Amino acid sequence: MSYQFITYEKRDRVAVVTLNRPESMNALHLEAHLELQEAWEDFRDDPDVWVAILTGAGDRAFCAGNDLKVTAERTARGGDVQGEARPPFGRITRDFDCPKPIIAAVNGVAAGGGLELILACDIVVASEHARMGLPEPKVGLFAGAGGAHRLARQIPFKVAMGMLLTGDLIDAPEAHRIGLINEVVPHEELIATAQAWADRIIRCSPLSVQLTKEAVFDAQFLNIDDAFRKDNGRRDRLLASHDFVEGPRAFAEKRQPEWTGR
Ligand SMILES: CCCCCCCCCCCCC/C=C/C(=O)SCCNC(=O)CCNC(=O)[C@H](O)C(C)(C)COP(=O)(O)OP(=O)(O)OC[C@H]1O[C@@H](n2cnc3c(N)ncnc32)[C@H](O)[C@@H]1OP(=O)(O)O
Repeated sequence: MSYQFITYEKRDRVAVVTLNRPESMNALHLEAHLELQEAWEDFRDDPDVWVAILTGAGDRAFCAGNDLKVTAERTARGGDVQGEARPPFGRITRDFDCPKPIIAAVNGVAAGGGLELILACDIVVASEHARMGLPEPKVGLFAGAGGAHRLARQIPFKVAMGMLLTGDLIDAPEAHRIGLINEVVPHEELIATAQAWADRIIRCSPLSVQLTKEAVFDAQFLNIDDAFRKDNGRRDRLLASHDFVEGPRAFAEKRQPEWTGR
């Protein structure tokens, strides 16, 4: 599949998705978002790819969120912005809830939908000059693509409310201090660091990794009985898998496991 507003490369079990509108701070208009959704469905459904890295083209921006200039143009022309907005808002929140791990490599400013993409990722590495925030209130919107319901689950409540109600951005060291990101690195080391995280994850059983992510999400969003009930099903699936036989056998034979993900 060829894309115009993103790039999508797969190498050695890792998919690298790059938002590719650097001239617009990698802002997302509807077309870019739909390409991103298409790449995400391919990543989710490809059994040969186990981890994704999401980043932005250029050195200035990871993603500046919704493309406000396109929205203004379309609104001025009487375009159906409401209709256009509905699916992407939901998409950003839901599409990234796929069982495979996603690493965000934050190469610059992440604002609005840009930070909402990061909040939907599992591990975040940021360049030392990255900044991030949810400036929606400053442009007459609210963080409806995951920001309002994810941020306060990932950082202290009062710190989250301070960001959500002011729309202020924070820098990478502050984001790391409050636990919003895993690592801050020199800009030139960003992709290599994200790749190192991916390499560590693909040394594990992909089935175990995916079921772990599902279990964590269920524990966050389901009541405890339903979460435990689903864990029992996951445990049965693992115990019946090839990987459950291969893992202990490789350990006993002092060799690297050969995972199949089944
Ligand atoms: C909501 C309606 C949806 C409509 C249709 C469907 C869309 C599908 C996408 C799915 C979206 C999911 C929901 C997400 C919603 C949001 O993200 S709302 C919030 C939108 N983003 C913002 O409010 C951020 C606005 N930008 C800024 O605050 C700052 O620019 C910055 C990002 C903090 C960077 O500041 P700075 O480094 O000082 O650079 P600037 O000089 O401000 O900007 C450089 C140039 O880039 C342009 N630009 C920046 N942000 C955007 C943007 N979001 N859209 C378009 N263009 C942007 C800016 O205008 C500058 O351009 P030039 O003046 O031509 O140099």
